[in-house]
Amino acid sequence: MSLVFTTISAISGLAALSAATIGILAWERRKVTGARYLAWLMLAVTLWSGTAMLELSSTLLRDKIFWSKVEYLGTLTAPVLFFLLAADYNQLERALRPRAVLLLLLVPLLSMGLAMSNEKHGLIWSSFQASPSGYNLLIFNHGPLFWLLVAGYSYLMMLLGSLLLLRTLHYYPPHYRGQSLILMLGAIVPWLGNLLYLSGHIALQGLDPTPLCFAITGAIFAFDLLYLRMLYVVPIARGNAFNAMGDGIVVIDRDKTILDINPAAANLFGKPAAVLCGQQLHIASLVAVADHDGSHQVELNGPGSRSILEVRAFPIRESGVTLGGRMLVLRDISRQRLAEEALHQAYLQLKTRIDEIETLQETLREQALHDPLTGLYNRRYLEETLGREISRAEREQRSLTFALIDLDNFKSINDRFGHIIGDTVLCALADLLRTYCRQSDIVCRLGGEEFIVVLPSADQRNGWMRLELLRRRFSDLRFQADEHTFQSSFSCGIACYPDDGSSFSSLYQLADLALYQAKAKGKNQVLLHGADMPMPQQASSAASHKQASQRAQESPES
Ligand SMILES: Nc1nc2c(ncn2[C@@H]2O[C@H](COP(=O)(O)OP(=O)(O)OP(=O)(O)O)[C@@H](O)[C@H]2O)c(=O)[nH]1
Repeated sequence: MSLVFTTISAISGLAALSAATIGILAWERRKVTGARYLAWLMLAVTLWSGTAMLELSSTLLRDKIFWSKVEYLGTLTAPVLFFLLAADYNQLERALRPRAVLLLLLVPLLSMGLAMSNEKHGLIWSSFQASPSGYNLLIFNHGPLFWLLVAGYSYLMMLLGSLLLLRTLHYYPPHYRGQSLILMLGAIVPWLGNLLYLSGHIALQGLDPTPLCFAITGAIFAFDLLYLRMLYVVPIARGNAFNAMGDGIVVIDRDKTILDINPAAANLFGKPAAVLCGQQLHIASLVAVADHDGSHQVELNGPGSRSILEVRAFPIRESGVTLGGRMLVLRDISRQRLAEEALHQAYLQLKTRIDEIETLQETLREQALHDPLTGLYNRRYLEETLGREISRAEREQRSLTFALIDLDNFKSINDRFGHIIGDTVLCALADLLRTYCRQSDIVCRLGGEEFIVVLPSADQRNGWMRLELLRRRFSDLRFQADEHTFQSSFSCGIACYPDDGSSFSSLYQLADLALYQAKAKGKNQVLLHGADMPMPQQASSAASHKQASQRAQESPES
C-alpha cells in the first residue's frame, strides 16, 4: 500500500485523534447521561476520520476504494449514534433498549453490505473520477441507494436527534437555555459540513468535511455533557421531583385553567394528568380558595369518598415579578385528621377516666378522714390538723380548747334498745356538735362513743361555757325506741393550750383525766383539767345537771 500524506489527510488524522481523545474521556465518565453514546459516536467518528485519512493518503485507486468502503462503517453509524445520544440526553429510555438500537442499525448494516458489494450493482456509487483540486481526492458519483439509504437515512437520524435536542431547549427553564443552545450549536456543525459536501459547494471537491465536523461536535458535546452537565441535572431532577411528590401540585392561569398538574394531584381529582391539563379547575371548594394566598382547609367529595385537603395557594413569581398563574399545593390530611380525631376521643376518654379516678381518690381521701357512721372527721384528720391549729394559736398568741366527750352509760342504751338505736344517739350527738360548732372548730369522732371538739381561740372559760351549752342541749334531747322515750347525756373533760400542753398526746391525756373526774363525779358534766369543781359561776347549773345525769342513767334502764 502506497501512502502520501497531504495537509488534508493530516487534518483528517487530527480529527481522528481528537475524536479518539474525546471518546476516551467520555467513556471514562460513561455514567453521566449521554456520555456513553458520545464515546460510541466518537469511536465512529475516529473510524470515519481515520479511514478518511487513509483514503486521502492512498495513491492507488484500489486502496482508495477499499478505505472509502471501510469509511462507510463510521459514516453510517455516526448519525444513528448521534440520535441515540440525543435520546439519552432526553432520557427516552425506550429508544435506548437493545431491540430498538438493533432496529436503528438495520439500515446502516444493509447499506454497509451494499457498499462492500458496490462493484456488483453500482447502487451506492456508479462511477468516480479524480478531483481537479490536485489533492489526491476522489469524487464519487453516488447511486440511488446512496441517496436513499446512506444520505437519506443519515439525515433522518440527524434530524430526529436535532429535534430531540431542540426539545431540551423548550423543556428546560429559561436560565438553562444557554447550555441547551450550546448543544444545538454542536448539532448544527455536521449538518453544515455534510450539506457542503453533498451539494459540491466546497472548494476542494471530493473532500468530505463531515467527520471533522463531527469531531468538533464531539468536542462541544464533551464540554457540554461532561462539564456543564450538572447544571442540566437540576431541572430534570426538579421535573422528576414534581412527578414523584406525594403532595399534589396544580398550576392554573388567571381563568383557572389547569396548566400543569402532577400525578399526586391528578390522583386526588380522579383523572389522569394528561386529561386534566387544559381543563378548567372544576372543584368549587378549590376555586374558592385559589386566589387567596396562604393555607386553607378544603373538603373534597368524590364518589363514595371524602378527603380533607390542606391547600396552600400562592402566585407564581420569577425574579420578584409576579406572573399570571397561581400554584396550589394540595396535601391530603384526611388520615391525619382521623388520627387527630381518634386521639381527641382517646384524650376525652382518658380525661373522663382521670376525672373518675380523681373523684374516687377524693372520695377515698374523704372516707379516710371521716367517720362512716356520723360523717364527722376521724382521729387521723384530727392528728393531721391539730398541729397546724396549735402552731397558728402559738403564732397568734391565742388559747385553744381541746374537749374530750364521752357518752354516759351508752352500753346500757345499746343493751336495752339495741345497736341501731345506739347509733341514732351517736348520730344525734354528731348533728348537735355539727350544728352548734363554728366553721373553724374541729369536731371529730374518736371511735366508739368518744368525740373530740377543738375550739381554736377559745380559752378555758370560753371553752367550758361552750361545751357546757352543748352538754345541756344534748341532755335535753329525747329519743324514741318503740314505745319508750329516753334521754342521754355526756361527760366532757377539757384541756387547754398553752397551759395544759402543746401536742395531741399531752392535751388528750389531760382532757381524758378531766373526763375521768367528770365521770367519777356523777357524769353529765363538763370539767376543766386541774379544776376540782366545774367553773364556779356555773356550779349551780352543774348541780341541776347532776340530777339530769342521774335521770339519764336511770332512764334507759327504766
Ligand atoms: N351502737 C353503737 N355502739 C357502740 C359503737 N361503738 C362502741 N359502742 C358501744 O359503746 C359502749 C361503750 O360502753 P362503755 O365503755 O362501758 O361505756 P359506758 O357504758 O358509756 O359507760 P360510761 O362511759 O362509764 O358512762 C359499748 O357497749 C360498745 O359496744 C357504735 O359505733 N355503735
